[in-house]
Amino acid sequence: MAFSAPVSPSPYSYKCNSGAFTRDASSNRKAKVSPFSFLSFQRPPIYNFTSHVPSSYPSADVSVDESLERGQLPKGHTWSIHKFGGTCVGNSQRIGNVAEIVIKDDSERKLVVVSAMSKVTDMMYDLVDKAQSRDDSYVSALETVLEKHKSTAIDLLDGDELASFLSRLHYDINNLKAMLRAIYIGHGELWSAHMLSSVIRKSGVDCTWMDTRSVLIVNPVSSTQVDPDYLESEKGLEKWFSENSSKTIVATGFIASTPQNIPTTLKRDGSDFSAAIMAALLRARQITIWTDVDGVYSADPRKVSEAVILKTLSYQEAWEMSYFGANVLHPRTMIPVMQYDIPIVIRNIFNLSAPGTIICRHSVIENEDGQSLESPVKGFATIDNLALVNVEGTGMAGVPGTASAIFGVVKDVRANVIMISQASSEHSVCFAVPEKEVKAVADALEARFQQALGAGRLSQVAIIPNCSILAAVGQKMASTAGVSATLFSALAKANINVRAIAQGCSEYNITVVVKREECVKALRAVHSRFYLSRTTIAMGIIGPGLIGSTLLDQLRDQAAVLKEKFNIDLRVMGITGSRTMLLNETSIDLSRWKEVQKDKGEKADLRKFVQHVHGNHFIPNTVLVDCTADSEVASHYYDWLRQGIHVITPNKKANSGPLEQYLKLRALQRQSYAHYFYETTVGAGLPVITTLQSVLETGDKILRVEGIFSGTLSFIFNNFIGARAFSDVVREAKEAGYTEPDPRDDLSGADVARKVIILARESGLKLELSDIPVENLVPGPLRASASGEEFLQQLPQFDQLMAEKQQDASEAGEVLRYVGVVDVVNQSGAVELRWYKKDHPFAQLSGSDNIIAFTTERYAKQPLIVRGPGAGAEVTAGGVFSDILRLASYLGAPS
Ligand SMILES: NC(=O)C1=CN([C@@H]2O[C@H](COP(=O)(O)OP(=O)(O)OC[C@H]3O[C@@H](n4cnc5c(N)ncnc54)[C@H](O)[C@@H]3O)[C@@H](O)[C@H]2O)C=CC1
Ligand SMILES: N[C@@H](CC=O)C(=O)O
Ligand code: NA
Repeated sequence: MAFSAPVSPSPYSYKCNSGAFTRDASSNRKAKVSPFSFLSFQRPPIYNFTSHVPSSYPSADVSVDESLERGQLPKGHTWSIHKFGGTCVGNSQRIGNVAEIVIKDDSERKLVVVSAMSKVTDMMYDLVDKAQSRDDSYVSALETVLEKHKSTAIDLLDGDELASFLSRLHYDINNLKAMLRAIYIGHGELWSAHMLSSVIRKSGVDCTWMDTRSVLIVNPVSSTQVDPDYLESEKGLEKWFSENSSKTIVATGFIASTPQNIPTTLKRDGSDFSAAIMAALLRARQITIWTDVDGVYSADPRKVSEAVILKTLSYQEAWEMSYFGANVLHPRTMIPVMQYDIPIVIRNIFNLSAPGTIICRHSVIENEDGQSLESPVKGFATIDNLALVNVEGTGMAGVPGTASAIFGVVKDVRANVIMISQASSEHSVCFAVPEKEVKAVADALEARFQQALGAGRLSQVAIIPNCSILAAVGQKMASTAGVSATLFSALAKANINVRAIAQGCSEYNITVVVKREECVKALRAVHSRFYLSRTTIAMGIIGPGLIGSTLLDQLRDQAAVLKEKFNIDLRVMGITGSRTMLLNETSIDLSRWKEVQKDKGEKADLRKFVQHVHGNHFIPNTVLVDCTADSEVASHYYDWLRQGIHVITPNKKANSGPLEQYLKLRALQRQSYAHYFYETTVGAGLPVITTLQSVLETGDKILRVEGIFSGTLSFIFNNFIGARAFSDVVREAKEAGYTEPDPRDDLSGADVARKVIILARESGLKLELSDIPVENLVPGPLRASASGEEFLQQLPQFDQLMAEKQQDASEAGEVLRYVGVVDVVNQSGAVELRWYKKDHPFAQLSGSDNIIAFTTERYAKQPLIVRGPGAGAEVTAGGVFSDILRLASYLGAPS
């Protein structure tokens, strides 16, 4: 399988430190398909930059050849360093990919740090464990290690390269058998470095592998840490370069030697550290850490599904994030490269189209106008399983040494203080420690301050268990006003109680302590506050019938454009019919909601549905879109608006229902900041309601509204001509999607009467539906038919009756039209079948056209006319969609 993974051109420019820092345009070149790779890819983007290099390191200005001539290290910007972890070299295909990446990096000099193939280090540890515990299965386990490398090599190599590698492998394995206790150090790295260099060499590139035990010198400082000896390592490198001239080098990660020449490892994060030390020693221009994620996330994506990949991080931000457990480089790894301002790029070897995260000294992403495109808060991280200790008492104020005494005790019990907070009143000192250490801390504090507690100078040493820390990290927080206000208001909105707060004056982070069980909720709340657009709207669609499902299709097709162009982020969190509903925590995939509903749909429950759509505290706005024709659903609008939920609907039931309820609903709408839009209840997508409202709002007075308000009846009378049977035309209207769910609602005039009432009330009349006289076109005997379908089946019996009415009008040179009238002057309304001359505008319609004439004080001589298709799935759903966008623009979306 081959696919190409283009590196998408970035609309941003990167700035690193004082110099311009832009993506090399050549990185967008198309790559050739490799014979041994399942991927075709481009070489990794190389970031050109001008960085601040301390003047005491002149080597960056010395040309490589010059320095070689002088027998020095070939340092400088010609070097590009790569590091590939165990998963990157996990099998022959992947080693092939890695080789391709190295080959395609057109830097003059390249140094590649590799880890052992994935699982090999664990296998080696396991061998040692087995051997130590006298379990002789280590012999077969060693065979597995041998086989893994052998088969990989056979896949990748041939001829002399293969023979040479296998001979080395067998030699090593034989040695290992004899000295199993010592072997775990680094053989995996030696083998993968050897193999990869051979693979690269196979393509004609001069490549040598480096056993870093002969180069990197480190001093052990603890069982988990070593300090590189840069001077000695530089000498080691110089010696190595005096013996090797290759410009492409594959170096073993993780392993090094002590000054006494004893092989050792770089402990945790070893290979990253190897790459960083090499980058510093060589003053490389960039280091790429290849891994299996797209970069550094703004929050743990397992907890926050909205988490995004950060484009840039400063070294300090990366430090802070990693302190709080984010999957970034270990701070120790960054120290060597920070010294020389070498950018670190974190990239996904399995997704070459992702540009990754760049970590450098001071990074900002700006648009063309120089405005920052990033949130002042870059990321959020949490630490669980903590307890707060609060030492409190009036006797602490102004007594020097109290804090020192407290933390002296904490140190004595070797507890790890994660954060400290002390109010300036000095009445209390509060700090967080790991839950498992808190008992020892509390006991020791009580013992130490027994006297002060007894004398009442200290009132208590209190423990608050089950806490978590939530930290917001970002360099720009310091210079941006209102960041903490925003953070705390997001927490307040999500009803999270903050137990303690700490903010270092560097302001790289703001730390809050919350209850452990609320931590994920808190994390999501703050993340969405900083990362979601203000016009992110959680939507619940009720009634996915003809209009509802057409709306869902339109949303599916348009959502990306809206997000991209207008920053409007519409998320359908739930869809409910009358029997089943589908809910999703983030948003439903609208390209397959029907299948998913079949599989994962649950029993419909409107209360639960609304709670789900509105109940997540992370999306700032909620709208319920009622696409049913159900009065029961409409009866909930009042409650929804009261909860701050916006309501949009084509359902006429609320606005044409009992007057009292209608007035209550509209009064609430005016008082609240929740919006209620219903443009499609009259004339579908035609701007009927908004036209009437703007006429009134601008001070005009409505005198009369008259028109053809039924798409169905318009269609029927436009097409009920010649010898056509009335019942056939009615069925056609139903099939075209013009009718109500039960077509008798159209033929009875009920639908038109509802529209007349809606417009009458909108014009200020206080009328009930029963005040409107209606001419019912449903033949008497069919009014009691059990269903709309049964009615349609029986309708042909009455074709003759309708044909006669039609003929009467036709003989008089006129046509039949079903019209509605709102007479504002006389405070009345009517719905009736009328005859019109063939040249009357009402006789000129076609299809499902509606025509609505507004006579007002300003439009007194000639009415204002709105005309066009007034029913049908696309136009109606489009009208509902347009109400949704109106809502977004009321909420602040750009226009
Ligand atoms: N068809 C058109 O041209 C226009 C329709 N409308 C209005 O749009 C609304 C929908 O019409 P259609 O899509 O044509 O009808 P439809 O019958 O195709 O769809 C209605 C859907 O609502 C569901 N439903 C009914 N009661 C429900 C409940 N309590 N909870 C959840 N779901 C429920 C039904 O199962 C059905 O899927 C109606 O109010 C209609 O008056 C408005 C303007 C034009
Ligand atoms: N059934 C209605 C649909 C629009 O409200 C009509 O025919 O006009
Ligand atoms: Na309309």
